[in-house]
Amino acid sequence: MFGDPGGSPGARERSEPAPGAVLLPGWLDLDAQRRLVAACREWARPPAGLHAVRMPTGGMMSVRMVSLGLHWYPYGYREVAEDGAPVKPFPRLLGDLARRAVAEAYGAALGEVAGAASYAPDIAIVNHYAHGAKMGLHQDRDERADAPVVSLSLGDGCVFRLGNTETRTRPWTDLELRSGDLLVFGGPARFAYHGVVRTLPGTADPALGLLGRLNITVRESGLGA
Ligand SMILES: O=C(O)CCC(=O)C(=O)O
Ligand SMILES: [Fe+2]
Repeated sequence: MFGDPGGSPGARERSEPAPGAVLLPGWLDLDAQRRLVAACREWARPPAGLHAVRMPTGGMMSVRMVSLGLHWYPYGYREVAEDGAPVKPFPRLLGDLARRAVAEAYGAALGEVAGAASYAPDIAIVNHYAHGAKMGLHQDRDERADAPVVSLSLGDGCVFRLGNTETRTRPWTDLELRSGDLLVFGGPARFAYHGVVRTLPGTADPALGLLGRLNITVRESGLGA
């Protein structure tokens, strides 16, 4: 843990912003964050590296991304990346980390959350948000499984909007996600609309050596990859 001293009035504690969604602030210590940033730099390299994404409507997403395990495109998964190269494998270490994340997030309730006890993640999407990048409200529904999504944030903070499962409109809850935070959304929150309203430039610990924000989501594809 770093940042707010534990127990102070402003300390950030575990919260459940919606049923099935669990936020564990500062879940990754600075060393673990550094290791993940270094890994993201490797994953970002070509071939099958960090790339811009064109939406079917013709516009470009403002984030750049790299997929592991299977390549995400709007709206599906395939084995070949944007440049025609095979997608990079899903690293076992990320799977172990995500299984631990789900176990710690749900604790004794693990057995009550769809796909949590048998969590078998096989894909990850790494998003890089440069200054000004954001992500509109969407559901993660290109997977064929209802197992939880594990989200890890690195670098600059952001305002993350967690909505409802029915519509793109209110009610929603705006959360601040900071470097090292873990957000797990499963069970009744698995198909909630969510997005990144804005990043908070300059809020990252300079010791991380990262410009902008990285987000890693680990998922179970259900596609038998
Ligand atoms: O950057 C984030 O915190 C969310 C990313 C996201 O929703 C996604 O990759 O589907
Ligand atoms: Fe998403």
